[in-house]
Amino acid sequence: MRIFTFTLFLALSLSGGRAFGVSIDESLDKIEETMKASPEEAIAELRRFNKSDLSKAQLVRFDMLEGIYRIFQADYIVAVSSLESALSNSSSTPEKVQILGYLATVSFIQKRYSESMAHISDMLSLINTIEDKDIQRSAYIRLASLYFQMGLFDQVGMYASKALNLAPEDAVKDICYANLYVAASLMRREELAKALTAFEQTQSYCTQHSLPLIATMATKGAGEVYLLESKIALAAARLEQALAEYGKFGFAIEIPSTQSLLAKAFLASGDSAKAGALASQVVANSAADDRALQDAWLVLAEVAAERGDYKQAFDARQKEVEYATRIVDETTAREMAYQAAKFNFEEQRREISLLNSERDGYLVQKETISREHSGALMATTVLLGICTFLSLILALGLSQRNRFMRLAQRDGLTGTYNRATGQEKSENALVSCMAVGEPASLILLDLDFFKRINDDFGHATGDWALKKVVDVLRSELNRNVSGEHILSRFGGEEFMIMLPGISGVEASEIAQQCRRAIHEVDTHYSGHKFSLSASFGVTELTTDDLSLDPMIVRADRSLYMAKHCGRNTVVLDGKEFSDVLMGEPKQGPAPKEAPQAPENIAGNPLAPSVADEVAAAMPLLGGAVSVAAKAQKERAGS
Ligand SMILES: Nc1nc2c(ncn2[C@@H]2O[C@H](COP(=O)(O)OP(=O)(O)OP(=O)(O)O)[C@@H](O)[C@H]2O)c(=O)[nH]1
Repeated sequence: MRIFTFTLFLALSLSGGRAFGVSIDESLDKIEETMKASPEEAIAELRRFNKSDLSKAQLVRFDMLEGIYRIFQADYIVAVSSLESALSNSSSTPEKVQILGYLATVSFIQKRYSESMAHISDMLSLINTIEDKDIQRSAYIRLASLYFQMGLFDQVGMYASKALNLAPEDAVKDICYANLYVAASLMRREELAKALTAFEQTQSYCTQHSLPLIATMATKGAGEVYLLESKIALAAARLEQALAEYGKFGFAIEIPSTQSLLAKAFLASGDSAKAGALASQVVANSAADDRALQDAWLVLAEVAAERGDYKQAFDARQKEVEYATRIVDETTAREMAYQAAKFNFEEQRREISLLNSERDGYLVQKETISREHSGALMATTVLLGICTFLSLILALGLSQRNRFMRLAQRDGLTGTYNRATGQEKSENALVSCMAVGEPASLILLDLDFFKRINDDFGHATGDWALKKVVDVLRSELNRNVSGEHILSRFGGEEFMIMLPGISGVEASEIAQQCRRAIHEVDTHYSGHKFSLSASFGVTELTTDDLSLDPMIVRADRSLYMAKHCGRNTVVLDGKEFSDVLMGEPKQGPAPKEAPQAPENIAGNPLAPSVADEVAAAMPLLGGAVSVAAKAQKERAGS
């Protein structure tokens, strides 16, 4: 039980050959197999290779096999150099774990426990990075084996259990090894009842699965437990059985330790002869380890004392103390190495946790900054959103306001300015003209006999006519007026046009164009055929005018005159425009379908009653005409 771990370790390490399907790799696989049974044969095969023919990976395997062979040869210096070369060239984690295991074993054999622990620590850190569960399991078993050598039994149990947890049902060999280590660790921790059960179960399981050597180790373990429990007969039976099995296998390495235990059992049972004989075999065996030798010398001292050979008893006792001291020293050294490694490990862990906490702190800080950034970003986004929203609302409000303003300023039916707006805008324009001494004219026009259109064809037709008239007016104004013009609906079927910068005559010409265009409207698009015409009263700005009102009064009077001149007429400041200035014959009579204007109204000259009215207004109108004429003359001259 004391040495078997080393043997087991090598057996384990050499198990699981790799098949690469390439001839050199296949040969290396074969050499690995041969190394288990015949190291000399294996190394002879290995040396046939020319190292320069090998790939880097094959060189690693070559060095590993060389290292293993050197371990068998106890040539540890060469073994270490070959293994270290393999380790530095290997790029495979499982392979590195395997190499570190060999190095740990060599260091252990050389009693360089700190070095051994350092290799074990490296192994440990690599094992966790292996993803393949099978390889990880094998690595745990190797680790359990190494810890067993180091006498660190808690770790043995822990890693063996880890291996068992990873073992599928068919991993029989690994299960056997792992169970054996679990049982051995229980025994070393003096949990004897559990240890015995574990050894018995391992023995039975391994026998059942045709692994007799491991089953024999379990038998030996059970014998040792019985010995510790002072169940001498049972102990002797198991140990004798194990010894016989080892002999059968030629498993020499385990024989001295089994013999020493059996010798103790015989001694306890009173069979000093057998005990002495076995103990003598042990002390003569160079392969015996310290513990086997200590036990053997103890037995020999007891046997010698029983015989009364006190000199030999004393010498044997001295030997026993020597090995016991050596074991204690080694145990202490291993324990110290372990504690040092553990301290280093703890230090590393502390450093790692420090680094981790620093990293966590950094991450928290980073997260805080990123949160701040995203917070700022969110705030900016929200702010921008609010601004956009407010802008939209504002734009919407402005457009609504403009729309409402437009609606408030406009006539709903025709879209022209309404009376108030028309007057206001005209007033403003007039003030500007007065300020710079420019002329300005005002036209009032009223559709003729509009009531009859409504009455005869309905209000919809009347509306159509109103809209059509506005279209015509707009088109004529755009065509004939280059500057500003202000068209507004003055009343029901009455419209006002302010023409800044335009003289009365020019305005009357424009009015004539409008009058003609209105009269030419093809009304059948309304669904009815009727005649459309309008009467126009035009006035020009005079130097006496201080506002729009007197112009409206004058234009209205001219309009009134136009109506009484037979309608479809333009009157400029009390004079029918076509007659007075252009000599143009008056256009068209009253609408065809509309009732004809009464004779006295539609006819020309003016009917007496109307003439009276006009005459009454003449003092006012005459002034206006003279101003307009004067202005016209001035402009013509300039
Ligand atoms: N369809 C329609 N008719 C309107 C609107 N506003 C006013 N009117 C009508 O216009 C007509 C005006 O009639 P009057 O003032 O008698 O004048 P008229 O019939 O045009 O006769 P003269 O002006 O003397 O040529 C009335 O019948 C009003 O009802 C409107 O928006 N739509």
